[in-house]
Amino acid sequence: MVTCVPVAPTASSRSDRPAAAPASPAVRAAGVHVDLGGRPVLRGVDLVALPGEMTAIVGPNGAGKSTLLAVLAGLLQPHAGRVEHADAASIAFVPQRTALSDRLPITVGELVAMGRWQHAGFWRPLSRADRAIVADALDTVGMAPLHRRPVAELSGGQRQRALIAQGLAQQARLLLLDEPMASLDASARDAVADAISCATAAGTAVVAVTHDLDALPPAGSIVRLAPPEGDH
Ligand SMILES: Nc1ncnc2c1ncn2[C@@H]1O[C@H](COP(=O)(O)OP(=O)(O)OP(=O)(O)O)[C@@H](O)[C@H]1O
Repeated sequence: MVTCVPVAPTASSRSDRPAAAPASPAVRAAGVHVDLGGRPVLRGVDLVALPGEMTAIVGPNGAGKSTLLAVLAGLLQPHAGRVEHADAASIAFVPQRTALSDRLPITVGELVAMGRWQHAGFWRPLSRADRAIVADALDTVGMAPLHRRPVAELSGGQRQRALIAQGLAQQARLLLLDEPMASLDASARDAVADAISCATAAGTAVVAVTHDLDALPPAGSIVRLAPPEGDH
């Protein structure tokens, strides 16, 4: 049984729109260039992520997928090109699980609750509504039974699911996922695929980096990045 997290503050306003009104992109990137370590990584990349759709970013190792996600998150400024957000304050960025420190002295529930900080205020007690959103997010990825477990004691797949739950709990208009299916077993993959479907159904624009398009719900659009120079 899938519990859909009620994501996206845009959901109700979307239904009020005239049917013909085109959805404006949650993020639009045009002609993005990024150099790292003196080498060109992204060369003229375009991407449009619409509310209610999943956009997939694919390409071989080193093609610049995570770099593009960091640009869309506003964590990295492109050297050329434009990135425009509908709401730069409503972006949830879910990195790969390896970004989670082993020394973080918090539980899974606390990690996911951090996803509500922007709404509740740093270190303030969460409201009942915020706690319900956190519980829903934990439930959606099947991590509710582990909510008291220290993050440092999680397996790789459990870490990935906890980070995804934190991203869902933010209820952002734009949800950025870096290889969300990495390290997940079949049932966890199904749960995460359902969570992505729930998010898009609620009007969220999801952008996911992946090596495995088949494991994800159908993408509304696919951005294919070329192999890095010298790897052709
Ligand atoms: N901080 C950095 N300094 C220099 N080069 C970097 C830096 N970060 C990434 N790169 C290089 O940029 C290129 C793109 O890296 P990126 O992590 O975006 O690729 P990716 O497509 O996500 O790869 P993978 O599929 O292996 O995760 C790689 O060649 C990488 O070595």
